[in-house]
Amino acid sequence: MPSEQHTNIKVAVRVRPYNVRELEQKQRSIIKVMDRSALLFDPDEEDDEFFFQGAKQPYRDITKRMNRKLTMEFDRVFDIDNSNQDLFEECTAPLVDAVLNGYNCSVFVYGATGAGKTFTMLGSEAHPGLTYLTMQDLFDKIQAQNDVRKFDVGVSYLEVYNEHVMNLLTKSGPLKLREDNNGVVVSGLCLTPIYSAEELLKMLMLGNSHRTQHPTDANAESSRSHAIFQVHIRITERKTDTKRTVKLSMIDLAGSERAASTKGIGVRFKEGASINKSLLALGNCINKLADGLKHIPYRDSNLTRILKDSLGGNCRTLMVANVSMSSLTYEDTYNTLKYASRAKKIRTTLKQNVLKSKMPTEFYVKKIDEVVAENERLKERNKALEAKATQLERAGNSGFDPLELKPWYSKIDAVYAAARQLQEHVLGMRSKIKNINYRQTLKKELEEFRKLMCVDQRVCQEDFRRFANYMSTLTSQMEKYKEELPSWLSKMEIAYQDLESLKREVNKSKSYQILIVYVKYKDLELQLTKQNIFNNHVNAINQELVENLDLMRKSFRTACEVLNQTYDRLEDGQKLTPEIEAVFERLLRKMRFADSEANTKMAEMNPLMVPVALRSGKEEEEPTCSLTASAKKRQRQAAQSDDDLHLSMEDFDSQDTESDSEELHRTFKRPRNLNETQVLGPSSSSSSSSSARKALTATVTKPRNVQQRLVSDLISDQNVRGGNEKIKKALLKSNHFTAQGLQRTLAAASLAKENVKYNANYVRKSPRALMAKALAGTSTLTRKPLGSASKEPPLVKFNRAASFRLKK
Ligand SMILES: Nc1ncnc2c1ncn2[C@@H]1O[C@H](COP(=O)(O)OP(=O)(O)OP(=O)(O)O)[C@@H](O)[C@H]1O
Repeated sequence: MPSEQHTNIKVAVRVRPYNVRELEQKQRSIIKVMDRSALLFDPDEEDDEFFFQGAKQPYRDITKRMNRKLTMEFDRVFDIDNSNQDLFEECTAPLVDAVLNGYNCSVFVYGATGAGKTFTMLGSEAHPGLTYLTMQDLFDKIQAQNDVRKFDVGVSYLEVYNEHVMNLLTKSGPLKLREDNNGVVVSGLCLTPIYSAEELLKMLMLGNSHRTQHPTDANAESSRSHAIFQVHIRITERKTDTKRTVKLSMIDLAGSERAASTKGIGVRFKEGASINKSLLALGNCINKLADGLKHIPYRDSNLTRILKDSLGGNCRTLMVANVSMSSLTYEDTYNTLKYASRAKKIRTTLKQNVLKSKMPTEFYVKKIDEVVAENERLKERNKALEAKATQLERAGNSGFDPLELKPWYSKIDAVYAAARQLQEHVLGMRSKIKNINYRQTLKKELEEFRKLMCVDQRVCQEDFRRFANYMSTLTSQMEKYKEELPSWLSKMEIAYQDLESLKREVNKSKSYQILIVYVKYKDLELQLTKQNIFNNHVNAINQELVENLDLMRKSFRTACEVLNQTYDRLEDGQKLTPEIEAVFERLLRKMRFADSEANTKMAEMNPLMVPVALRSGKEEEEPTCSLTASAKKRQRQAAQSDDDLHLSMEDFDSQDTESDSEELHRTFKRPRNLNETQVLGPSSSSSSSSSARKALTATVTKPRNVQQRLVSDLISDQNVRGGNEKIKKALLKSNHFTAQGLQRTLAAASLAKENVKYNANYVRKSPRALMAKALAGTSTLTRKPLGSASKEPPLVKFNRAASFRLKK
């Protein structure tokens, strides 16, 4: 279905120069062309100085001059110096293209007699008019398209004179008008085929010679009829054999002058009246069309019937309003411009003429399918281009398209989230296994210490039974975790492989520069999660240690009380020998050392670290000679077992599968030790956390040594020889000593004491005072009375050194 377009009639005004008569009458100019589309009708005289033969004319016709000063706008205004060629190029050349594209076109010239209508439409040999120029262009274009299209051109040249329609080419008529589906048709009109513009020129001359002309006052060769030249073109597409017919009409109207200006009488008056009647009908039609009315009285005259298509039908129409600039035609010019202004408002409906063809329907079905497919393809392409344009617009400053990056971010997030979840689970399980293991070790230590202190066998057995139950519960818990761990490890392995392949994909992507930064950020996030789990683990171990040491401290306090009482009793019973005193002295010296060491460490260490009141002295001070070989072995084994509990990050995440750890390091390209991964935290934390861990490690591994030293310090050969069989038995029962080892230890302790005695700088202090200080956990010489029933006894200042020396 051909699409419809609505368009206004194009109106151009052409101003002709003065003719001789007007010059002789020294008429002034009533038109001033302002620019290409505007003119001023009846301007002020000052604006419109009139010169004749170089002299300004003072003439003033006050009767005709009303100084309307009307500015009027048209599609185009041609001034006196514009030629027919100018009009053709700007006004009718585009119509030729429209005709060849299947649109009907129409050009008509309107104006008073002598205004230049015939000059514009037909012209002369020297100045060919629009008809000739247009037809010449048409034939040129037909020639150019001859390969793809075939054109059959036929023309008719009619005149409407006194309401009679005559064929100017055959001088026959009058012809009748009738209307059918194609519009108004002139009955009996035969088209004359032509093949060139020159042929047409001859034909026009022939037709003009048949045209009714009579001289008038206004024009010596005044055309007294309306001349209608029509070109019918049948266009045949050579490829598809489709045909369509179009029509180009060029109408030279008779003068629209008033009877007064032509001064006609008799036949001429009747002729003039007839012209006026048809032009009046034309005027009516133009008015009603301009007002947008539905009923247009085309039938009022033959002229309007013939122009029906050009005015209100399927036609692209151009109206050229010819006017003289002379004030002699003041009223006619005014009327012409008024009509032209009205005509400008008329809208016509344009429809491409339908193709007619003998081609089979299948051909068109195929064609339509092709066109529809092409249309779809173009739509898709358009969509893609639009999307690309939006994308480029969005990319703007950053150079990366957020829409393209979004799916990447989601993918990276998902893969890292899965890896993090598995990592948390696996490391959490390892932490629990280590915690249980550590708790068991501590409980065993405590149990051994408790056994040493135990006097009532029945209570001892009951305690041991509870201890054994507890230990077996812990063992089964740990076994359960150990069983589950391998399957979780393999899952984590897969998650890390996914991470690796994701990184390869990222490297190949267009936006890898920005994505790599995001992946690195995610790596750090993963490391941070690991560090957090490790921190939690260390805290849990620390908690375990603090609880255990609290128990130890209580036990130690009780042991000290017993020793204190023993010392008192020995002293009271005059059984205090220098050897026994040496043992106490030695014990207290160690406490003193531990006290100062602990204070220093406490100052350095993290507040979370356990108090080191019970920490041993330097290794050299160990009474190694007091231990038997087997005791040393046991101690070594114990130390070995403690080492398993060392809390380094590497052990933390690599204990179970070394290869797994290697793989993780390679995958993440991360430092093997998380202490080195400090990107997100302050750089100093690395060393501090390292030292804190070392301190903690030491703290965790030393309690057994403390106990051993404590036990050995309680011993002296005097104690043993002096009949303190109960202590000796207890020590042997502790499994830390063999009988022979105990003897050696005693000998070594005795020797050490002797050495101390001969130290010139040595200031003796009461062992009880030092012990009291150790128990109170302060550096001043204050003590809580030992053996007191009260838990928090009042502090008493006590100079045990002085008292000791007095006693001695
Ligand atoms: N633009 C122009 N430049 C020069 N001469 C012109 C121009 N227009 C018209 N003329 C001359 O004016 C005279 C009258 O012109 P023309 O015959 O075209 O008028 P007309 O409007 O057709 O009159 P009628 O309606 O009586 O036929 C002619 O001699 C013509 O050569």
